[in-house]
Amino acid sequence: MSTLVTGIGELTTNDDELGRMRDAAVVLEGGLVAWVGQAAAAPAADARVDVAGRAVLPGWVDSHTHLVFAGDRTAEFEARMAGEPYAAGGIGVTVAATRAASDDELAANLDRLADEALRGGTTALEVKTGYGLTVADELRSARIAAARADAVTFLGAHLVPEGSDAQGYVDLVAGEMLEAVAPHVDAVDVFCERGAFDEQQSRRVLEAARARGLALRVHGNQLGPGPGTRLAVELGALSVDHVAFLDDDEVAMLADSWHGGRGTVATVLPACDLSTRMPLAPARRLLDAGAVVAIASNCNPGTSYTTSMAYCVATAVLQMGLTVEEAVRAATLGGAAAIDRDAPRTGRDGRPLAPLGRIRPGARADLQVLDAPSVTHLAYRPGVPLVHAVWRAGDLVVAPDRLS
Ligand SMILES: N=CN[C@@H](CCC(=O)O)C(=O)O
Ligand SMILES: [Zn+2]
Repeated sequence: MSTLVTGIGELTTNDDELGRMRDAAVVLEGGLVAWVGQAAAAPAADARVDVAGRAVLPGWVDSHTHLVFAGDRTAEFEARMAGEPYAAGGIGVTVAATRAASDDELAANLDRLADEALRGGTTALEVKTGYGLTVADELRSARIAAARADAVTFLGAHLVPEGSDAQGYVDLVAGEMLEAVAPHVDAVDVFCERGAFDEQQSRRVLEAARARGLALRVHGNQLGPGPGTRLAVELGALSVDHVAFLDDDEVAMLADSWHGGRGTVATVLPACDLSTRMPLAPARRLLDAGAVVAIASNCNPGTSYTTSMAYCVATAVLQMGLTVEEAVRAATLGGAAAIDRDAPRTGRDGRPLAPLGRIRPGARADLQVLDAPSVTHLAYRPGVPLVHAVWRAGDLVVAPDRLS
């Protein structure tokens, strides 16, 4: 069954040759993009959908979320808005609520948020563990995440849980806990920050993960200057996320990491920067230096309780100095690079995975249609829900009645 999506006023492909197109059409077949070109030259298909001049772009690839949790932290947010600083210790509140929840409750909460994200145009999600912090709770978090996420990350090194000593806990994370979760995850992350894990502890966990063949990520330079970015680049991590406090050497290091092959993506989290009243990450400086940047929601109940990638994109344009084109690319293809899905891959189960973040033949058919003539409206009309329709892997998953 093939579907021709036609009448596209503006098509953002993220493909170097196709670029941004006017009066375009796309054919979807077998869950993939089968054809892209001018509407006038479109081939016949089994079904036809006319989007009446609207803008079409790849679905958002949200490469940083913490969706396996229970409870919320409204009181902490209110205190922060009244002037209290954010501190890593707040994670413990969510750990207690998560441990007390059933598997069904955790899965239902994740589904609720993933559905909300999908309605907002997010067609691919990375989900981290990190609110369990025992072998059993991290394992069930990884299993629950794997049922829904496109990429699963083990974040046992999120906080030293109450009652544990730091060195003993790092031994557990790098040993028995990693062993238990490894079959269910794609990557391992550490929160390398004052109040969480220091450089030597972070290195220990990341090296153990690398020895098991898992990809690496780092939460780094979120609350102040620190070793996270340097460590991520040195160990060849897929991404270093937050990066609010970077000096010029660290910016250059991230850019240089892409010379001669795959480097480390700098993932900026604008909603988190605003919610924690931290400086906005220097996305403009990173792009100017030649770094690869991703924009992600960091959806979690502590520092960034939003699934809205459109909000993150608008903030990146309005407050971080990115063009709309740069921000859209960072929230689609940048996210795909951050989860190593910007090219064809093999999944944990050995099956082939189509690339994400582009609209070109062979890519997964993940498209969002905006109720707007161009992507510029994402920043020009911030806060307005502009998603009109969404296809994920070729399935029309968000469809207004008027779409025929
Ligand atoms: N920084 C560490 N982890 C999360 C926050 C988790 C929390 O406060 O619950 C983050 O990415 O912001
Ligand atoms: Zn995070």
